[in-house]
Amino acid sequence: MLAEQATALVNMEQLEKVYPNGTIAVRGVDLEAGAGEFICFVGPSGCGKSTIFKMIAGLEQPTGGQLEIFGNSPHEARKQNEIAFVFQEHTLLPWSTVEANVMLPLALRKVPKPERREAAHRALRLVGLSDYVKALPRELSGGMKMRVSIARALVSRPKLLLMDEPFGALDEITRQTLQQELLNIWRQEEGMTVLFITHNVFEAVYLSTRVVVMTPRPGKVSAVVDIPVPFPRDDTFRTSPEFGHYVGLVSQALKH
Ligand SMILES: Nc1ncnc2c1ncn2[C@@H]1O[C@H](COP(=O)(O)OP(=O)(O)OP(=O)(O)O)[C@@H](O)[C@H]1O
Repeated sequence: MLAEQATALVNMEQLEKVYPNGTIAVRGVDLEAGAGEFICFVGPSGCGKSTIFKMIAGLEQPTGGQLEIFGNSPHEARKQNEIAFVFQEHTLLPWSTVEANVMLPLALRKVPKPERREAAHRALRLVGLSDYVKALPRELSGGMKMRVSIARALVSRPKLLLMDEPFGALDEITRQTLQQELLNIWRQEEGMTVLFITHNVFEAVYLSTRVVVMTPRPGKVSAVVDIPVPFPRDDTFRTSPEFGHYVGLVSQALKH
């Protein structure tokens, strides 16, 4: 789905975050994200990408401007289980099985056990880990642990999935495999919006319907690059002149 077909899910207007120590992390950010979009955020270290995500997730409060998720506050959206977060570190409980880790968000909400299990098995099927329900995290590779984290985020069927450099610690082959799997999942979970932070311009172009380029501190949106290339995308896109064209556009925007 392309940007212009979507309806607003996240709306930021003149969003600002000044931390108590006086650091202006984000100032004057305007951005609308539609339902079903896949938007990557790129920008230099410290430009406020994670801060924006934390505000969307309700973990940090904006100090200025507006931030709405489906017309609600982030706090309200979080209560409705509309938002899920995946970090670079997998954050799995080491003593719990894959299944228990994935069921955790539902257990915390006291969802009945059979429902929890069914939802967890569905999410694990989506990430290709149906054979590992009883495994412990230490028995899994880095890529598999990340898949479990993604399954745990998907188990609540969120409308908005926030991913903060999820593949940053993985080798290139695993990273490309997971990019492909993530796109497949996103297309299956119709209407789910993904916001994804990366330092990798190639990854941003491959995944996105739009790439948001940010300036150094205080973070602002300096450019938004549409990637109007239809899905499904595969390795032929990665090696196409079109891909090089969009990588060039984003790289140029990063330098300004
Ligand atoms: N809790 C905090 N208190 C004070 N300053 C903070 C806090 N969290 C982040 N910052 C500062 O806010 C700015 C933006 O940080 P943020 O982590 O959002 O950037 P980022 O773009 O995600 O960086 P990176 O790409 O390195 O992860 C940085 O200067 C950082 O030092």
